[in-house]
Amino acid sequence: MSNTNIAMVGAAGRMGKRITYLISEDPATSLTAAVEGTDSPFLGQDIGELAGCGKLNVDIIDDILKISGSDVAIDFTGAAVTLSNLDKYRQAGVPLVIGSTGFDKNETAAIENLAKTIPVVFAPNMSLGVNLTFKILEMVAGAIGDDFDIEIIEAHHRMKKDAPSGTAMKMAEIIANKLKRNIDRDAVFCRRGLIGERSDKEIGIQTIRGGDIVGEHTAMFCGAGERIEITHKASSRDTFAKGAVTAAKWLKGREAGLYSMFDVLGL
Ligand SMILES: NC(=O)c1ccc[n+]([C@@H]2O[C@H](COP(=O)([O-])OP(=O)(O)OC[C@H]3O[C@@H](n4cnc5c(N)ncnc54)[C@H](O)[C@@H]3O)[C@@H](O)[C@H]2O)c1
Ligand SMILES: O=C(O)C1=N[C@H](C(=O)O)CCC1
Repeated sequence: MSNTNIAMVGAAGRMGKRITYLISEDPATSLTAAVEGTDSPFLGQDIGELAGCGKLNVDIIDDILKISGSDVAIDFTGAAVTLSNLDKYRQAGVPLVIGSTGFDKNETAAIENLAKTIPVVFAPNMSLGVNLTFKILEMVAGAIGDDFDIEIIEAHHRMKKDAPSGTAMKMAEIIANKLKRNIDRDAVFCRRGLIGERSDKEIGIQTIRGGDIVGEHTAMFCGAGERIEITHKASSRDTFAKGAVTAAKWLKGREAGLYSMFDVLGL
């Protein structure tokens, strides 16, 4: 298999460092650029030393257009930064893996638009387990129809900026699509006070933030006399990082278009 040269955007972040580490360990990938924001305290440092895998001779830079020599770029910066760089990604013309979360409908449409020009893998969760869970949820929702109340609970570390998680929103979207519901109308994000009885169609989405929780998601289907709970728990960020590197290798040389982890993993 030919080598995949990867540029990491958001390189000094929690995910950026783990992805850098895994790229350095994979004989089929090389890190060719490490990009951070202009205000990063890590500019000029060797990304390998920062990521704990030893010198890679790739200094952290803030010029995102320097990704243009790479086969693929991976962006784990957060929604606002990813969006602010879409024109530059278009200009660089490099296939792009987007792991950032927290996009609204219009922002998602902007990424879909970018994918008309370059190949993009866009996925709120790159772990195999979560993507299998998405498939299971679709099956369960289809089987139970409207007879069960649906609640989604997600828990993440105290540093996470967006809520609910992109994964929880994707779970809700998959269930809503299967049951012909509408997330804008049927999602309920918090409850307090004299709220009255629950409506049949609502999909509750609740958020917990604390400590160093890597990422946990439970979808509850609550019926009369029984309840199904489908849970995924990530115990290491490497599960997401591994998926991102797999996506980058898969994306190299593809046609322009919008791809998901279902495409990458063949699910
Ligand atoms: N898809 C997945 O599987 C998955 C998994 C984990 C996290 N995430 C998402 O990835 C994103 C990042 O998560 P994190 O925990 O690594 O966050 P983080 O805050 O640790 O990392 C973000 C990095 O981006 C850098 N950055 C800021 N501005 C920049 C710019 N203009 N150019 C380049 N880099 C810039 C920051 O300095 C920081 O180092 C979040 O949206 C999170 O929800 C997705
Ligand atoms: O740590 C994070 O931030 C994570 N974000 C993703 C999300 O919002 O779904 C995936 C899990 C980890």
